[in-house]
Amino acid sequence: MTTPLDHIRNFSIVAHIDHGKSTLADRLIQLTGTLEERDMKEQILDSMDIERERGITIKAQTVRLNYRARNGEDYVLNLIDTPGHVDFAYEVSRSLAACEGSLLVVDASQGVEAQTLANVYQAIDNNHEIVVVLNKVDLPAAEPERIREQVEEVIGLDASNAVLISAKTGLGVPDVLEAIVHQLPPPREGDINAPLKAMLVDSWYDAYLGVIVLVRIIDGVMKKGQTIRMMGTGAKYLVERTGVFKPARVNVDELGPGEFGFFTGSIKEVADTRVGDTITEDRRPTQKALPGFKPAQPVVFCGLFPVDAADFEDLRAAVGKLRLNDASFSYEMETSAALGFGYRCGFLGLLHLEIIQERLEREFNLDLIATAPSVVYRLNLNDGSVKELHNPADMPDVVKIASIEEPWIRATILTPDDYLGGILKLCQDRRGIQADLSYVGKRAMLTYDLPLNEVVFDFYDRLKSISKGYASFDYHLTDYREGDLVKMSILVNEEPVDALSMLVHRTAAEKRGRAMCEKLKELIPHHLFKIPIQAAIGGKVIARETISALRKDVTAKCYGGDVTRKRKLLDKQKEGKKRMRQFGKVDIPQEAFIQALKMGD
Ligand SMILES: Nc1nc2c(ncn2[C@@H]2O[C@H](COP(=O)(O)OP(=O)(O)OP(=O)(O)O)[C@@H](O)[C@H]2O)c(=O)[nH]1
Repeated sequence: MTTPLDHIRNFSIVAHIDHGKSTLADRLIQLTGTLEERDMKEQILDSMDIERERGITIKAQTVRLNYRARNGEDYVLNLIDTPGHVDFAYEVSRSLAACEGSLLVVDASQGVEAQTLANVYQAIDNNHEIVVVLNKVDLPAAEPERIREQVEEVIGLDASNAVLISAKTGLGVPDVLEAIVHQLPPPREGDINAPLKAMLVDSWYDAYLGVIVLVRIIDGVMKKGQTIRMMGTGAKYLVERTGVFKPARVNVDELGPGEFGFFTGSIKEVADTRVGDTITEDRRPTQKALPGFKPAQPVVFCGLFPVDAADFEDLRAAVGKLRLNDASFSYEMETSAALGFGYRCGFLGLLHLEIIQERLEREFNLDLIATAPSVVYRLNLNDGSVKELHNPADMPDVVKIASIEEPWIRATILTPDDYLGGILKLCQDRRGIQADLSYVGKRAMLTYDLPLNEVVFDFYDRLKSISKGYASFDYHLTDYREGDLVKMSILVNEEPVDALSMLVHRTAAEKRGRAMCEKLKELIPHHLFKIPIQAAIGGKVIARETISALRKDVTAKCYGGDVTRKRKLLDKQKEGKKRMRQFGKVDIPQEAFIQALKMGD
């Protein structure tokens, strides 16, 4: 039995980070009895370990809540969770596109903040109805009336029906459920008798079921035994199972118009499923496909190599498995003089890179080295040809190069006025060109053109720290522009480490080189001999540091007899060594490769 359209509500929760989105989601799940009390653990939706530890949501999730409203009617509420970081802005927009309404959660002690704006504008762009929820009213510092006015003034939303709650204590949360039913619209269209038309919202790989595809049904029904067709790719599959998330997977006989759910079939790879694609029934196809989304483009590339060359096969299997789950991650094989066989991988941003690296290490038990992240450069060669450079190590001889172009972005930054000076300086230091400065209430809205190369490393982290987390940041790629770029090599103990080479702007080379050498000095442990660390352009050394010789004798404090203790310590030291990679005679810890690039200005 499918649910009638007017008894379905599909919504997401949008909020500034830490305003209580996950806590509210947990309460809604609990209140609707979707989970037994004993199965509740905090922040159910942040299911991956890394998400839990980092407290961020990466992959969009969905939960079906069954709710009997005060009017006695039974409703199906689908909560579509959205990720919160700028690297995943793309996932936010596609999750929002699949539902009709949003809960805007604002911390009643903090008020509207930058990401509140960025996220709510995305919801408004998707024609969402919005319920304003003022959270944390239990806090002594909460000022719900003032914040209600602020929401009206700054965002321009009617907040007269705002729901005042404490997601922590549960106060007011039942009113949120009523507001969802009465203030958010049901799905706008949906004809159960029409040919199947469904939107592919997301897909991931499950060890037991293979690829699981999350769909939003527009028209018709989807059920076991149907042959469906992906209209974008033309691929056909037999539906083997349909179901919903509560949040655990539960099979259902069929999915009807307006509903969210999943299906599984004989789909081998996530790459076979294109997010935004229209799914229809092969036997009776719909005439018109949905508008669809443009695929997410990797913007940052880096090499991933096993610390132990013998683990390459394991890495090959692991990247293949991860890709099953994350189509925005791309890879191809690479060989490096220093690091042997590995993969050149493409990511949506630096956080995405770190997450993939961490998952490979944790879930697949691999020790990896990540090389310097790089954007895609365009080289105009003297022979008239154009070469795309994903890896600074592949840079041809400079005499062959006529010019180098790099990708530029247009960035929009919203910040309270207090931090404007610091942010202008940051943008200026990163070779930014100011395009506009205007005001949204008391907030400055800055538009800057910046080279992507200057943004991928740590721009977002810096922006957050300068603005104490208040600034929001969004960007899109605009064009390629010529730049005075040079390849900087890093030499450790007189030997170039190709994995640390990078392209930098000539004017920034010396500063970067110095910072890299200083950072590497901190990160590389002392050895029995002196180790020079140098940064060079062409043959010219532009910065140098030296690590003095020393041996840390860990057994020195075990006087005499206790052999077991001594062995334990030596084993521990060996364990520490495992995560190092030998370059010539020098051990370089794997964090050095990524940490060296994150430098304060
Ligand atoms: N006092 C109080 N604290 C709350 C309330 N709701 C959430 N919190 C706390 O605020 C912090 C952030 O809550 P989360 O639910 O993790 O916030 P979030 O918006 O999901 O954060 P991200 O997932 O990181 O974007 C946690 O420490 C919560 O315990 C509330 O109503 N009152």
